[in-house]
Amino acid sequence: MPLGRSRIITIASLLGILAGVLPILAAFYMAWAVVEARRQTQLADIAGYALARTQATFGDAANALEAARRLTDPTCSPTHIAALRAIVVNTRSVEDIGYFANGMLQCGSWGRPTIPVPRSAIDVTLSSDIGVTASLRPLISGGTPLTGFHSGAYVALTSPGRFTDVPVDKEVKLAVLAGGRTVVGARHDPDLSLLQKLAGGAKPAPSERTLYDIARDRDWTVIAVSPKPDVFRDLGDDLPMFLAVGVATSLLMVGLVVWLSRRRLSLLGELATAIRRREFIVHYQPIIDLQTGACVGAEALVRWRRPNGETVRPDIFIPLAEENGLIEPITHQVIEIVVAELKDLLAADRSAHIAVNLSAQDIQSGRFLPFMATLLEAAGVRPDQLWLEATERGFIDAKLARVTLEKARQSGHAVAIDDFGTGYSSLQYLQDLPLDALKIDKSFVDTIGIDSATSTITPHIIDIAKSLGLSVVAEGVERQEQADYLAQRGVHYAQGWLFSRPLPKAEFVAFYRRQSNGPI
Ligand SMILES: Nc1nc2c(ncn2[C@@H]2O[C@H](COP(=O)(O)O[C@H]3[C@@H](O)[C@H](n4cnc5c(=O)[nH]c(N)nc54)O[C@@H]3COP(=O)(O)O)[C@@H](O)[C@H]2O)c(=O)[nH]1
Repeated sequence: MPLGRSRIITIASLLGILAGVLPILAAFYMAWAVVEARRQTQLADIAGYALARTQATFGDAANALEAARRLTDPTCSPTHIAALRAIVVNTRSVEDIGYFANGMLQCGSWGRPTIPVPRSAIDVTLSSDIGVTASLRPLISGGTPLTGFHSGAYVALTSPGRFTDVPVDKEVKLAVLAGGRTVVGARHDPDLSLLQKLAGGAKPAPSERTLYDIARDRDWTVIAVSPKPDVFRDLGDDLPMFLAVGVATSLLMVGLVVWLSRRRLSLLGELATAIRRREFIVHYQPIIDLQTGACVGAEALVRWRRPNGETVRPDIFIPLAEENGLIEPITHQVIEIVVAELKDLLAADRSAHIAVNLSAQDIQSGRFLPFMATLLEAAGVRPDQLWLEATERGFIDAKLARVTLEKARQSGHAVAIDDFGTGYSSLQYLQDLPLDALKIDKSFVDTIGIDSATSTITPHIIDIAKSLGLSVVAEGVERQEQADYLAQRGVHYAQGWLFSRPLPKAEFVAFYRRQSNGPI
C-alpha cells in the first residue's frame, strides 16, 4: 500500500473515532447542562418564594407588635392579657406575645408565668429596629424552638417553619438568615457554615459540586442550595432525546468522514493514474514589462484535465500530490509540456522566458535539473529562458536548497522566490540564498491604493529587492492604479488579470505575438 494511502486511512480512522465519540459526549454534556440550568431556575424560584414567605411572616409579627404597643390597658391586667390573646388569635403567623419588664416576662397572651422567665438576648436588630432572637424554647411551645421578635416591652413568637414553608424537593436545602448572618429557619438540614459563607459572597469550591441561589432584601437573606446534577443519576428524562440527536450526528459525521476519505483515496488513486496517463495541461499567464507594456514571457500554471473533460484546479491536486510524494513526476511533465509547446516561440525570441513552479520536494531532490537540461538541449531552448519559481516551503532545508539553486543558476536559469512576504522567514532567505528575482505576493499588491496596515509594506519589499539587485515581479495585478503605482516605484514586471488570465498555449502565443517587442 503506498505511503499516502496508509496515511489517509490512519487520519480517517482517527477522525472517524472522534466523529463517533464527540457528538455522544456532547449529548451527555448538553443534557447535563439543561438539567443544571433547570435546577438553577428552580433554586431561584424557591429562594424567591421563601423570601416572600419570610417578609409576610415578619410583616405579621411587626403588625402584632405594633398593635400590642398601642394597647392602653393597665399592663398584665385581665383586659390587657385578653387583648394580647385577641391579637395572637387574629395574627396567623404569631404563636404568642409576651410583655416584659425589668428583663423578666410579666405576662403573655395565655396569662401570667408560673415560673420566672428572663428575656432572651437579641441576636440581630433589623432595619425597622425590631430585634430578633433566632431560637427560643419558651414554655408554651413545649420546648419546640420559636423565633422571637422584640419591639419595646413586647416579644412576639413565630414558628421558624413559617419562613421556609414552600414546596421543596428533598435534595434542596434552604435557609433564611436575618441581617445576613443569623439563621432563623432552615429546611432539610443544610450545612449552615456553607450557607453563611455563600451569604457573605463566597463561591462554593468546585469540589463541593453545589448549585445555589440567593434572594435578599435589606433584612433577610434566603439561600437555596442543591447538589449539581449527576450525569449518570439525574439525566433520566432528558438524556434519551439528546442521546438520539448525538447518535444521529455521530452517524452522520462518521458517514461524512468515510465519504471524504474514500473521495480523497479515490482522488489520490486517480491522481496517480493521471500521472501515468499524462492528463495534465499547462496554461500560461503573460508577464508584462511595466515600463514598456510588452509581454516578456509567462508563468506556466498546471491544470488536470480529467478524461470526462472536467478541469481540476492546481490548488486542489498540488497539495495532495505534495503530501503523497507525487509532485516530482508532475513537475517533470509540466517542464516537458512547456518545452514541447513553446520551444518554437522560445527559439524564435531569445528574450522570452517561461517561469515554472517548483515544489519543496523538487528543490530538495534537485532531480528535475538533469531532466530539464536534457530536454532544453534537445529542443534548442536556452536555460536562461526557463525561470524557476519556488516558495519558502522549498527552502526549509536551506543546505539542500542552496545546492539545487546554485546548480540551477550555474546552468543559466534565473531563480525567483514566489509569494514573497507570506512566510515567516522571507527576509532570511533573501539574505542566505542565491536568488535572481522576487515575486511580490498578490496579498500585498491588493493593498495598493487602500489604506491598510499592510499597504505600507509593499514599498519596503520593492526597496529591499532593488537594494539586493533582484528583479521584481508583482503578482495578481487587477487594477490600472496598481500597475501605475508599481511602474512608478520601478517594479520591472507584473502579471495579473489586468493584463490577461492564464491562457492555453495557442491563445498565449497569439497574445505574445501581439504584445511583445521581440522578432515574432
Ligand atoms: N508546484 C506547482 N504549483 C503550481 C503549478 N501550477 C500552479 N501551481 C500553484 O497552484 C496554485 C493555484 O494556481 P492557479 O489556480 O493557476 O492560480 C494562479 C493564477 O491563476 C492566479 N492569478 C494570477 N493573476 C491573478 C489575479 O489577477 N487575480 C487573482 N485572483 N488570481 C490571479 O494566481 C495563481 C498564481 O499563483 P503563484 O504561483 O503564486 O504566482 C498557485 O499557488 C500556483 O503556484 C505547477 O506547475 N507546479
